[in-house]
Amino acid sequence: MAVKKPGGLAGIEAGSTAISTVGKDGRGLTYRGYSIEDLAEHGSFEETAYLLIYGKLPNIDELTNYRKKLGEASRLPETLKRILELLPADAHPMEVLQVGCTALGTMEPETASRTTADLADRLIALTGPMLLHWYHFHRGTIKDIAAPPSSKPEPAEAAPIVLTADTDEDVPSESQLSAAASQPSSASQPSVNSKPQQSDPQEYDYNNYTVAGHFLYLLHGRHAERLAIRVFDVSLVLYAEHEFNASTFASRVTASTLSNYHSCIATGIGTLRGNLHGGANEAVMELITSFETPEEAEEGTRARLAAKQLIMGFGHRVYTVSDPRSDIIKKWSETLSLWAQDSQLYAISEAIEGVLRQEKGLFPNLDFYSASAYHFMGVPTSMFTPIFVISRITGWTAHIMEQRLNNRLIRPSAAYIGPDNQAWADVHVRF
Ligand SMILES: CC(=O)SCCNC(=O)CCNC(=O)[C@H](O)C(C)(C)COP(=O)(O)OP(=O)(O)OC[C@H]1O[C@@H](n2cnc3c(N)ncnc32)[C@H](O)[C@@H]1OP(=O)(O)O
Ligand SMILES: O=C([O-])CC(=O)C(=O)O
Repeated sequence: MAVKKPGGLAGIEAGSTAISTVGKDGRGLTYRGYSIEDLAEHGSFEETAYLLIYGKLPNIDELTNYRKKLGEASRLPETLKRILELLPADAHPMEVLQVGCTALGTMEPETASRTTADLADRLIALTGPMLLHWYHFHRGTIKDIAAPPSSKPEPAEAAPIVLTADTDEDVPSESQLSAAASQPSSASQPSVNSKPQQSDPQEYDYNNYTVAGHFLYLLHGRHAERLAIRVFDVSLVLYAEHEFNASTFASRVTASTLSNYHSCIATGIGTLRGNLHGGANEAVMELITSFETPEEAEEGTRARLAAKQLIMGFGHRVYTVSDPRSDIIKKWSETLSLWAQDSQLYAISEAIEGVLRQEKGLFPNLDFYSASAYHFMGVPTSMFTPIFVISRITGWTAHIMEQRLNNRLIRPSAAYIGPDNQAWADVHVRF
């Protein structure tokens, strides 16, 4: 087992929270007392978001109304579209989200009549549309996908498993998956960074709105397969909240100065972007696609470790035994790899995991298998960390609210290690 170094506030209790527990017994995770396993298996992202923001699981009426509220909130204001269109095509997607979030704050600021929960719901619903509007605008693909089509759309091309965006059906069985895996591939199969088709979009069915289904619909210009929606939804549940991680802590620091809601979230986005935190899921994708075979991956990983390089998607500040979210997303990544008829990527990922366990006693964190899962759904790599944002807005919001309820400015002390007793020198005589 790797030894933890001092510094970085490691092991310091920097406050208290009633929102989640991380790493009890080295491995567990709960949101408001509910295990991550239950939430990911039985719940949905909307239920998780409601739990975090409103403090309880919604009943059926509350959930229906909540989905309706999010669906209605998911239409981009025209001014925001114009602002996003002005951003460069090669801007970093996380900066696009920071700008979008801050711009929204100027148009719909926090007021007494707009609660923090309202602002959060609006942002959860709009983050995907903001990103995808900017993305499609610059690629010249699917001009304004959220607008109703002018004529009746053609039915979508058949997928290996034809699934609808209905929310009540079960995901495909293992036998369906094996059958699908033996079929020849079709044009609608997931392929990373494939150019979205220039097509007359289907009208989105807002009666069945889910954050996951809406994102994939806006990305691909058609309703996604049920399996993809399910796994995307699970990933949002897993990414939603994680106690005093760096981006949440940064948001709480901003909240503690009595700053406004959108500034707290923009702080979180900026902090999440780095490769040691949320940015790791994109770095993982670069790593696993740099290898052609599992054998090459094993050899290459050993070489990187020998060169003292970090392997992205491994290790964790708090978990010491395992990251429970990784076990969940790993299973889904394996299922998706069958569905996408992947012959190498999942095996390459497992080969890397084997080396890290053997050589360093390190386990994968949530970011490692999330990368291949998103890839199999046809999500471009540059959107992996922005998707993390959509989900983590819920956790950030819960913490901003908690901080505000019992606020004291967060301002620690530092041990001074610089020089003392410096003699003043005039500007003209300084070296
Ligand atoms: C959703 C999330 O944000 S999860 C985190 C995503 N980030 C990553 O996956 C980036 C890769 N991982 C890391 O850099 C680290 O494990 C972190 C940042 C997650 C945690 O950092 P820390 O708690 O400071 O771990 P720390 O640096 O003390 O690690 C202890 C030892 O394990 C090694 N180690 C930790 N993670 C890794 C890794 N991913 N690859 C190789 N070695 C590693 C360290 O180099 C260190 O060894 P050393 O003492 O010989 O220098
Ligand atoms: O807790 C952390 O340090 C990082 C993490 O896993 C998360 O934010 O989900």
